[in-house]
Amino acid sequence: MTLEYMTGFGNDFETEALEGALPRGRNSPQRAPYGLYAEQLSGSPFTAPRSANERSWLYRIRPSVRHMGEYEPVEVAHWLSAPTTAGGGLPIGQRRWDPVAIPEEPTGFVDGVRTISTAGDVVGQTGMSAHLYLVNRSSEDDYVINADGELMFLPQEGSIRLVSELGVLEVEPGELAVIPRGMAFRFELVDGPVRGYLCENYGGKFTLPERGPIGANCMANARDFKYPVAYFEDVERPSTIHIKWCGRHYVTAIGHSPLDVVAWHGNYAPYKYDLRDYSPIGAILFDHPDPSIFTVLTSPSGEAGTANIDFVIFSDRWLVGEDTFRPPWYHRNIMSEFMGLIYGQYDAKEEGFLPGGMSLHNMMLPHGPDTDAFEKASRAELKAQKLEGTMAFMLETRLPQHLTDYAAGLKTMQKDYIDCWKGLKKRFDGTIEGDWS
Ligand SMILES: O=C(O)Cc1cc(O)ccc1O
Ligand SMILES: [Fe+2]
Repeated sequence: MTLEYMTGFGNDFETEALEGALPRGRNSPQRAPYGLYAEQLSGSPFTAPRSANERSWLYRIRPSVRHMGEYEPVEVAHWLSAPTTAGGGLPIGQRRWDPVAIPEEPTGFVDGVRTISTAGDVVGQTGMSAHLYLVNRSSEDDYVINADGELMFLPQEGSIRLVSELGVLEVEPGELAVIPRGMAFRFELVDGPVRGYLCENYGGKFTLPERGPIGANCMANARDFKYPVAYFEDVERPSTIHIKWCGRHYVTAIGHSPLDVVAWHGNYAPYKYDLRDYSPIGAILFDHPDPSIFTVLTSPSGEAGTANIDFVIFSDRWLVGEDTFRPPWYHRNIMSEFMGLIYGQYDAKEEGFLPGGMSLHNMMLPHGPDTDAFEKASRAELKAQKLEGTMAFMLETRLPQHLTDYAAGLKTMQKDYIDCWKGLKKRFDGTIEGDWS
């Protein structure tokens, strides 16, 4: 499918799938064109400051009160919400997993979501959860609305198509897509089974980070974010809408597709971004900066500089530091770090952290390069070196992340993960050079 997109992060867009469907000069004419219903979707309180105010006006075949019947509660085995503190009874610890296989049995989107960790409280609208999605069939007449937060999709294997109320996004490994809180969508496979990471953000909406002294350019540039044009279906078939609301799942049955928005305008909309468009900033003489220099999007918590979530990537870049240990330093962090690898190798862990795998370095638990990475980087000739063909990411939250029973019980959890640091031996021998034998 060749899709058309509009560009610019957070812009105020207007788009119509039929000429003249968008009312001019007003939001609510007495009768909207084509007999459409006008409806506002508010992603922020009406009174939010202008910089944070988000809403869109939708012109649709039926108002969304016609896209629902009674809501029936349903059980969903693996899509959980914060707080999940049982964690399979596992004690605290640094954790890493190999990739989880995509199931053989037919698995659609909702059943394919596997919650790995949760942070904060879904009802209090703080924190996040980190999920995998493992899906082998497209949804046909089944739609999803997540009232609990926006959803950031990070395909790792296979491309997906998100057909939403406001239009269609196709997303491949190396790209991200965000579906706003409360927006209906259908999840489709483009070509075969898919695996990906999914961040559910209960808190402040993802936005571009401040750049401070970096100035107006580099990092994620607003013009590279892509928004869909209006797309609608006039389809009358038995359909279901699955809604997740305050951590509970419900289903409602309707007789038509809810994707019936013929025209829309506003700034509350889904978007996608190619992570390879990110222009990394780094140290060009010495030292390893904090990874916040690689922040693509941030979910603010209300406290300055203290993110509900920072979404950070480690993508292709040059390392040029002189007299510098170039990989990440050993550290402990008040923020909790969930990491995934979309492709390639991560420089702090060249072995053992696989594409499709994940790791969790929780609040104040020490971590850093494994023994091999430390040995190599401590002895490497420091010529300019390009890290190529790599895309790791981190979801860093101010709140501790709790594992689910599912994550704790995964066969792919590496029981010996902490042994990756076992070989880091004592080099202190009282001499200023230390023992590098
Ligand atoms: O722990 C990690 O691998 C992520 C990370 C990378 C880095 O360059 C600096 C700090 C940090 O937490
Ligand atoms: Fe870290």
